Amino acid sequence: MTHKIAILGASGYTGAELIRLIATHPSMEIAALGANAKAGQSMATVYPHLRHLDLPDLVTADEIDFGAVDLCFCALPHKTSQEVIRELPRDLKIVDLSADFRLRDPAAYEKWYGNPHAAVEVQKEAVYGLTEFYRDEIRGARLVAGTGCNAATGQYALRPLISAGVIGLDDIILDMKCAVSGAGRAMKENLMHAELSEGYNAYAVGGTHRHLGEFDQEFSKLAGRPVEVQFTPHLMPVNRGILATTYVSGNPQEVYAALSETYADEPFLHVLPFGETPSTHHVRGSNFCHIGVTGDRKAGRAIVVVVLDNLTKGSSGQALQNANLMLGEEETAGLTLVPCFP
Ligand SMILES: NC(=O)C1=CN([C@@H]2O[C@H](COP(=O)(O)OP(=O)(O)OC[C@H]3O[C@@H](n4cnc5c(N)ncnc54)[C@H](OP(=O)(O)O)[C@@H]3O)[C@@H](O)[C@H]2O)C=CC1
Ligand SMILES: CC(=O)N[C@@H](CCC(=O)OP(=O)(O)O)C(=O)O
Repeated sequence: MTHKIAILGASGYTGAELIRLIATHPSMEIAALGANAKAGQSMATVYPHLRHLDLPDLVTADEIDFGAVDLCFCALPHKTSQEVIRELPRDLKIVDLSADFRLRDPAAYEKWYGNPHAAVEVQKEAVYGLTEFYRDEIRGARLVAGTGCNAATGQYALRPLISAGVIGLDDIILDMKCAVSGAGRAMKENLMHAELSEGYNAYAVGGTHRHLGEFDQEFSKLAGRPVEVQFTPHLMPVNRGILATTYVSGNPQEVYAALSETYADEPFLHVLPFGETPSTHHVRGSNFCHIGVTGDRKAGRAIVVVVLDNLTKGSSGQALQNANLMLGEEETAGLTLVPCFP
């Protein structure tokens, strides 16, 4: 059976990445591509690297017949996404890539995003989209909320350690380096080549990044008590990739055992031999996530380094993995691309 797919926000980076992945999917066909300012244009005009694919032109959402669609990916800016999804048919399967449906508590959403949620009833249906930890709920979900790309990276390092009780919960440090494509395609001054290249800066310093809402929600739920990690993201002058260096108190061998046991059967999560550290080069353009564990010269401290591609495992690859589950397909379909190296 071939599933008809719509992508809203197809002219953005994650939208284009979804098209790249779906192009090799054995049972998905792109029925409609939505955009805003670029509606009316062809995908070949907006993204010449997709020129060889036979794709519909970009249209506005109100031109799409959602009755003829089996699943819709929403790759829209947060806030816009909730306003759009609110108006879509209530029986349409949706994978949302934005931040709008990740936080279960409307007050937490307002705290981190600065505005009241405009679709609280729809939010109640949403399942958090970190595939490896919510598989069963995702299979039966109508609406799945894709995670933040930084939020996914940090959780792959820490969830097994919190669950296994092998680390201290009050001194976790998450130091994250994020590629510029994480900010999307819209032009911003600090993302211009002259201001970005050859430089490196921290942002959202002092515990202000909105992905802390996701960390708080998920880690506190796992631990059964409030957990607040220290998290600082840094903007890397590279196109794709996230690297998180996580500092925890605990026995490094126990940390290693918890991670390697939890992920032993996961198709996309690979724990490296103890002491090896991963590189963003080794996962680029793929749905893989590599995890390295080492001890520190300070006794009782461990370091966990995680890499993934923000546009693949951090957003569109995760979204496709979840869509496969929702549609009853093989979870890995369309996702077995080998990383692009060097
Ligand atoms: N980039 C990343 O690594 C990650 C992104 N995300 C999230 O995924 C979502 C998409 O991100 P990304 O692809 O990077 O963003 P982009 O800025 O690259 O793309 C945004 C898309 O949304 C469309 N759009 C903007 N405003 C409207 C509107 N008012 N109505 C309809 N469509 C609109 C744009 O259309 P047009 O160009 O035609 O105006 C474009 O297609 C965001 O919520 C982002 O936070 C999540 C994880 C990682
Ligand atoms: C480099 C950069 O700006 N990265 C983005 C993360 C992208 C992401 O995951 O965004 P959403 O949570 O909005 O979906 C950031 O840190 O805000």
